[in-house]
Amino acid sequence: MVEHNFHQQTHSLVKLVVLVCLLFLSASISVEARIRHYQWEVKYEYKSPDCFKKLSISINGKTPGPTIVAQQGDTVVVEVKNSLLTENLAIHWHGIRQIGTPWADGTEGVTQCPIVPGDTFIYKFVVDRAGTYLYHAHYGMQRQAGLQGMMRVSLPDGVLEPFSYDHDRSILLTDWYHKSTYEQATGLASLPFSWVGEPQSILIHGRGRFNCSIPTIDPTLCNATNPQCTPYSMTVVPGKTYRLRIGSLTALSALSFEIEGHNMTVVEADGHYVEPFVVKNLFIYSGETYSVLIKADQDPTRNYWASTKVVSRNSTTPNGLGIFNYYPNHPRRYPPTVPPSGPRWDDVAPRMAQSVAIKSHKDFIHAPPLTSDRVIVMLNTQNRVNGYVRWSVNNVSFNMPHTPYLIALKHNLLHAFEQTPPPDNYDQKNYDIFNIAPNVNATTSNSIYRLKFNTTVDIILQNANTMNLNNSETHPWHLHGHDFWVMGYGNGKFNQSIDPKNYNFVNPIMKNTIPVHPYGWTALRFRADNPGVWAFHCHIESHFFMGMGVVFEEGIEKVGKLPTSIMGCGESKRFHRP
Ligand SMILES: O=C1O[C@H]([C@@H](O)CO)C(O)=C1O
Repeated sequence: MVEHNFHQQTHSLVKLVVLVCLLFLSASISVEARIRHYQWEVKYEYKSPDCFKKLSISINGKTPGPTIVAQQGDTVVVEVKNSLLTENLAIHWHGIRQIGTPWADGTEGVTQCPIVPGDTFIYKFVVDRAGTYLYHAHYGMQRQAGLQGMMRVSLPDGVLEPFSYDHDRSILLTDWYHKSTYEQATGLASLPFSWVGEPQSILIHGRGRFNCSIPTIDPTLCNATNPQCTPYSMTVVPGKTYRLRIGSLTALSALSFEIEGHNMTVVEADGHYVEPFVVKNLFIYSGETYSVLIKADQDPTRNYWASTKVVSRNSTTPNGLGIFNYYPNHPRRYPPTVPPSGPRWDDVAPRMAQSVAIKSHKDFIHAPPLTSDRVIVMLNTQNRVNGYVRWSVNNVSFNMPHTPYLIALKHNLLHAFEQTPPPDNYDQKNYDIFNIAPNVNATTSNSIYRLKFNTTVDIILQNANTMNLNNSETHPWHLHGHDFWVMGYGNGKFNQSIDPKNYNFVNPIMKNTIPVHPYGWTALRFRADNPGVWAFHCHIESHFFMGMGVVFEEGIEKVGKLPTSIMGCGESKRFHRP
């Protein structure tokens, strides 16, 4: 009996030692960050994503490009070979804060020189927070030629999401033009001005459907039976719950996305957990990501439409359609119903209501600082500069310098851009945001906002009337290098003595992209605590091209030694030693 007991005791001791060892081993494995290595070749190829043949930029033959899959804390290394023959390149990792690696942000003119044809550039950065992110070209209007994709960062082993689901899927929404980026950019920068117009198609993860039977369309360019334009189809098993990660990288369009007959529960926005709320349709603006939960709980004998519609513009673009396929129905069998028509394009109220509804999940609240050190009010206007149509912030229209700011500032090349700082405000007393300005003229500048390191900054985005009567547009603003707290939204003109009293200090969501609604304002707060130089701009491709952006510098003296690989253009030529 005693002997038996002794044996039992040693046995449990051995078991305990083994268990401790295993625990130790698994802990050391889970904290050991991995390197996720990607090799990409970027080139032009003919593609027919909406059945119409067009030159597109692909990554390893694909557009959208491959989804980057990593785990929180991993280091992502992307070796990008520019095989575009005669075109420069830069790729931005949208939503990744680049803490300690500001030179890897991929913003041409701000954080790096472009990658010239034939060169390979290595992006190396840490993905420090789980969530849904994007990547895309950040050079001229190159993004809309197809160089875009998604990133999915999972939680560390053993950490659970505050919601559950059976399967995880990602889709990217884009809009698609048949004209080349160069024709568009030239039109925007010409006298007379030639606007890009509405896109020809909306693509759901790279698939759309243009009507090839329009008589003016060259039948050799448009082929309705091309397999590249078979509709996007997502197969679901009846009864299961799906986490659908939805990103938008439209060039112009604000979208409403819905799945016929199914509700969606919003659970994540730009990498932050949302206090869950249910929608029938999700409004999504360029540069935003969301996760929604969808339960396949409808009649399983048929398929359903996934439909996406342009809102906020009186668009001629047909709704983008995909198929929500209940297994085992055929994934390409059309649903027996008419696709949902979606919300009215000109109804701002439900869009504002959704923006206001997005709050931080109650268990993941990051409290914002109670006060700010600086308030920058940014009036968004459409203007003229020497007759050219432009967009401006406080009547200053942004021009990209020839020498990237990060290099110019770090190496004290202060003559490389204008030194008079842009204004922190506009003439609030006299400016009528509801009408066309009596004097629409603006000036151009490449000057930047220099923020005191470790201070709290408020940005008030103030919308206004464009140069067209009774017209104010939606602008999705994206901040590089940070997440900001969304303090509040409002209609009309922001009032500094009243509106801050209604800021949300309880559960504001943090985001990196946010809409400013027509004739409205949006208030953000962020900490200037990430040493580097960061763009903040309208994510509409043509609007940023036309000057709708600013640049912030903070803690430049804390930035480590810059890699020479980002240099080689403008004043930085002298530092470039290959
Ligand atoms: O920048 C823009 O120009 C056009 C239009 O205002 C031109 O008249 C438009 O809709 C924009 O967003």
